[in-house]
Amino acid sequence: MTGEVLQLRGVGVRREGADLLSEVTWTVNENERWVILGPNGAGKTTLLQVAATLLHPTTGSAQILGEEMGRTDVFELRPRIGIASAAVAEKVPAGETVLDLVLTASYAILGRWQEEYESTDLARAAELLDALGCADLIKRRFATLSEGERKRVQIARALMPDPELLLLDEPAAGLDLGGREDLVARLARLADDPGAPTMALVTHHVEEVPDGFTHALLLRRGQVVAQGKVDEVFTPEHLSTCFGLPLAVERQDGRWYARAAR
Ligand SMILES: Nc1ncnc2c1ncn2[C@@H]1O[C@H](COP(=O)(O)OP(=O)(O)OP(=O)(O)O)[C@@H](O)[C@H]1O
Repeated sequence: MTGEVLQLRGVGVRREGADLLSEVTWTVNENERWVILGPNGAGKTTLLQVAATLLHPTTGSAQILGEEMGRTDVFELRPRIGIASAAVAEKVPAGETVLDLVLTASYAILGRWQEEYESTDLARAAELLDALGCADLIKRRFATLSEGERKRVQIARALMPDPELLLLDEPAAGLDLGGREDLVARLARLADDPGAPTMALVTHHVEEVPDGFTHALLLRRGQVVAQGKVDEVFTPEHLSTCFGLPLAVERQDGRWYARAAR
């Protein structure tokens, strides 16, 4: 399939006199799995927020799931997009249970109110939590979970509406080594699933890129350094420019590793 899920043309985001993104042109086609990589402050989260329709570009145009931003009702579009990010997690109401946090994704809302859910919704939420190794957390309050548990529950929530586009903002941040490896393996299995949505994942580390991710976009200071197929983008030249220091890069058993060049 070659349908365009996301098409940004010359996108810029300006806040308080600063260019968070400049001239970003990026096309994501159906079934592609993208990783967005860059140093702190590069604009990765800003780019993901634009893709999630949570932030409107200051300049340029954004077409998301075939709809032109500024000419469409984003509230209709949002349930078609799954997002897991710290910005969303911060807004979870204190008493919200894991089950309700996952269920409410069907309406792209945070905080269960008086919405009706069918038994099929409950079954799907339980199934997703189980698939992410969180079955035993279903009745817990989200606020009481560990960082690793939160990350996995957020991915279950992001998958709940059976989204056409799945956006994951630093899913492995704050996880210990075992937690990171477990998550990277789960994401590799998801990437390998032909029924899984088109994906974009933000990270600082090439080591966190799951096997099966097909494309990469490197950002530095709000600008695209390189984009395209992972093998062509993850070169020492591109990664060194992106992170601002000479880097050596290698690939082993489907995983990438980078370190300062000696
Ligand atoms: N409202 C704002 N006004 C001014 N600058 C902002 C605003 N919001 C974000 N920024 C700046 O924009 C830059 C990009 O932020 P963003 O969160 O997108 O980067 P990031 O690549 O996700 O960073 P990190 O890896 O540290 O999470 C940062 O330098 C940040 O300080």
